[in-house]
Amino acid sequence: MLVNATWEEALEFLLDRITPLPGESVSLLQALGRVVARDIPVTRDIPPHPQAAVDGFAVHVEDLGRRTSFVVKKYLRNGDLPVFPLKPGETVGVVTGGPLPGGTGAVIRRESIVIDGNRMVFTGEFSQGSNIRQAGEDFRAGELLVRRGTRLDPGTIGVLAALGESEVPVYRRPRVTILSLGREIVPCHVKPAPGQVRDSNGPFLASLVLRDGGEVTGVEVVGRESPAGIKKHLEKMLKQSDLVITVGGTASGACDQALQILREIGAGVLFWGVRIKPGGHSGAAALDAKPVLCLPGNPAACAVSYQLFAAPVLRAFQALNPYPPRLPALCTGSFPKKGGPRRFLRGCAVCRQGGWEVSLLPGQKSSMLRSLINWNALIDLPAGHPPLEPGSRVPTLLLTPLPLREGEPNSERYLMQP
Ligand SMILES: Nc1nc2c(c(=O)[nH]1)N[C@H]1C(S)=C(S)[C@@H](COP(=O)(O)OP(=O)(O)OC[C@H]3O[C@@H](n4cnc5c(N)ncnc54)[C@H](O)[C@@H]3O)O[C@H]1N2
Ligand code: MOO
Repeated sequence: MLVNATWEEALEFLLDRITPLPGESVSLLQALGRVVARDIPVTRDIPPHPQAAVDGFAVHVEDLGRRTSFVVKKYLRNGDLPVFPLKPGETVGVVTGGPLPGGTGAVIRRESIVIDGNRMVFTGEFSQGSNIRQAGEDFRAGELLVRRGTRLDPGTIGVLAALGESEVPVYRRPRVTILSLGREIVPCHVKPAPGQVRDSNGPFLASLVLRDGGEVTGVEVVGRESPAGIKKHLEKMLKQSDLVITVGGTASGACDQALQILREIGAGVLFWGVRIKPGGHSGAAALDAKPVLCLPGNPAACAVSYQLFAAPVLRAFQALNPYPPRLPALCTGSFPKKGGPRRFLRGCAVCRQGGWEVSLLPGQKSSMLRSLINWNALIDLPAGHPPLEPGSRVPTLLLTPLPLREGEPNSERYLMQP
């Protein structure tokens, strides 16, 4: 067991035990944001055959630049197939996206011609291939459409639909249970008696789990149960989950029982205590190869610890790059405290013309909820840091998923955004 490790040491130790979850097949309508479980090739050309790019008239390749008057053989409508190939001197009325008769060299747009009885007259110029969409000009059969480990975006879902893939193989969502251990905690719908506190961490963490691609198996408050009852509950929830997160009871007070419970259920403790603030009272264990993460009860400490440990585990379960993107940002706020352990401040990062800027959110005490609103970045200050002045460049972790292909290098892409 690692004691008082660095964040990196503790996280590595934890991630070494996480492997991607099994794959499953989901319908395209359920696929947004899911992570593809195998490479998917393009299975056919898009478009599958040459098509008209405009409503107009198909003319024979040998007539290009040679003829101005054509016999109209047929008017095709949407969904019609051309039955006969074109002959020189003939034309067929075609529609945008419709297939072209064999022998077509160009399509002349409807607005550029005159109809005279059964003849189409055109006096302008046209060249080979004009107003024709070539087969495979959008996608070619055999090329790689989407690589394993990519989060599905709407565009890729559209292409899969065009290819007739109504289902897509994705990694199963990680199932996560959140258990609050504090004796004073009551579920948020319960009116707290004096001395009791509503469970805000449970719903907050559940929302983060959903945003990170997980499925919430339970949000429960178990602190009033006996130690044997909590133990039983934890064992049951571990069976139904891929990850159990406990909240509270991580420090050294009379009721701080997280570590004791882990030992009682026979879990192997991986680390306990990390040299960071807030979130220093974080721990992790494994039971039957399933991880249990113990987060401190103070809301901001709990939130930071989630981002530093739980979010990477959820990404690793889905075969994504577990590490949050890290980039230098210009800090617009100040923080007077200095020294002490490595500190993670809650911030809001935006990309401006000159690069990334991060503002400090109000309410930086670990007991406060305020800094969790509009929170999308962690400023990473090294141990023993001086007071933070406005205009300093600070290493910053980005927390919200951005539309990039996972597994690509972390920072450069972000810096290049407009
Ligand atoms: N003697 C010491 N006391 C404390 C230390 C220490 O090192 N020595 N560390 C402080 C720090 S830092 C933190 S963080 C907390 C860690 O606390 P625990 O994980 O043991 O959590 P609790 O004591 O159960 O609760 C702390 C705080 O958080 C509130 N809480 C807990 N669960 C929830 C919840 N689900 N929703 C909302 N709020 C919750 C709880 O009411 C307390 O106010 O320890 C410090 N003390
Ligand atoms: O170290 Mo506590 O875990 O800062 O807020």
